[in-house]
Amino acid sequence: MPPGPDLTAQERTRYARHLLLPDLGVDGQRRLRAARVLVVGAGGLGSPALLYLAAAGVGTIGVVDDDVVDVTNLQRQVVHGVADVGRPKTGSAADAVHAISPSTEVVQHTARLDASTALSVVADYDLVLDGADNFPTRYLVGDACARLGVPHVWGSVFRFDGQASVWWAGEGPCYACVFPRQPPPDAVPSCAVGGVLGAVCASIGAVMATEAVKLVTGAGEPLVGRLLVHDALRQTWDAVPVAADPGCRVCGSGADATRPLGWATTPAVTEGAPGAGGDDPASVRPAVGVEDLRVLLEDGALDGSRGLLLDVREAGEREIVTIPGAVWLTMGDLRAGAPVPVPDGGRVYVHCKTGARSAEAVDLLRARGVDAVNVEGGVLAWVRDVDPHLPTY
Ligand SMILES: Nc1ncnc2c1ncn2[C@@H]1O[C@H](COP(=O)(O)OP(=O)(O)OP(=O)(O)O)[C@@H](O)[C@H]1O
Repeated sequence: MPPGPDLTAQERTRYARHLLLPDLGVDGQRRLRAARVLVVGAGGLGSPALLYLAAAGVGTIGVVDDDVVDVTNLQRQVVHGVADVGRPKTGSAADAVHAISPSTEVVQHTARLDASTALSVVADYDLVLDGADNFPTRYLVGDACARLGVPHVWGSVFRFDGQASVWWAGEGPCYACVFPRQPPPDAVPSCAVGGVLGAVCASIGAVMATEAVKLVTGAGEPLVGRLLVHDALRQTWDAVPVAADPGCRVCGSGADATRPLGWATTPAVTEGAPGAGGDDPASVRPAVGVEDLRVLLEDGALDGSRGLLLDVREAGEREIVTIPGAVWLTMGDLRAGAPVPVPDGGRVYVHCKTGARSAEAVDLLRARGVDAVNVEGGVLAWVRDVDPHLPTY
């Protein structure tokens, strides 16, 4: 990336501690000011990355996010504050960047990044920091970066664990070389279900910002061909070597640029993947809404003698909020074949957080011959529609 014009006297003062770095210096600072960096997701990882990119003097920062700030974000998404709750995250993030670096141009992409937009958005930037929280977006960003030859600085967090790498087709592996198949929806628990320590987001987000600065300035060796694995409980950092796959469907001989972005890695094109064919259980799965559930509970129909309300969430989720009267068995218990105390001829109503895991539980139970029904929208719908005074998450 070429350096821009010389630094002003004010800039020399402001970035003095950078200019003292032999690997960065005036030339590196000029490159940072000329750089265009895209941050996907102004969330847990994007927040610390944005703050350090702004403080480092990156000239243009693009921010992609289609969400608004929620009160549950504030535990880790440090570009947003209490006054930002309900605001679009892009606007809140832009204000935070400008508070640190008024001269940084912030381009707000307040929309969902999808297969129709990813290439044109990414093409405007020198590199991408991917702080998305979902697999379709990671594969989409990975595919767009690989097609454009743009470095893909990636991070991921869950509970006390984090990972980071720089995927860069042509220089080393792309994301799909190392993780060739997108897991089926809901196969991997998210932070919204399993939780995450806010400071772990800061650790991994700071690694991502460091890699961005290194890539822009040419300092050091980028985290290409290495997967950084962090365990905050043991406070360990390990770098695992990873290699490009010559047959990769995204950047290798298996690539097909005529296909839509992300196509090559979606579960639907994975041989033998769930959902690749056969009956759709969703079309035959019985369900009730939370209002009907409220009536059933008030009538005493779910007291265990005629019917049952089953909560299949994890222990930590129950610590936050429960629907009164629910019996608890986790998905892990159910998958392991744990018995459900269903009364003879009775029916089991199953709920989780939003209705996705309970749908799988209903399918498992019905395969065992149990008369099971899904509670649509889960406990979040219960809080929203039945008892808004309860906590949510
Ligand atoms: N395809 C996408 N387009 C735009 N924004 C995206 C896309 N995918 C993810 N994001 C954004 O990335 C951010 C990821 O942040 P984070 O991992 O902290 O999760 P969250 O969705 O904010 O919180 P939670 O899942 O706990 O409710 C979110 O703000 C989300 O809106």
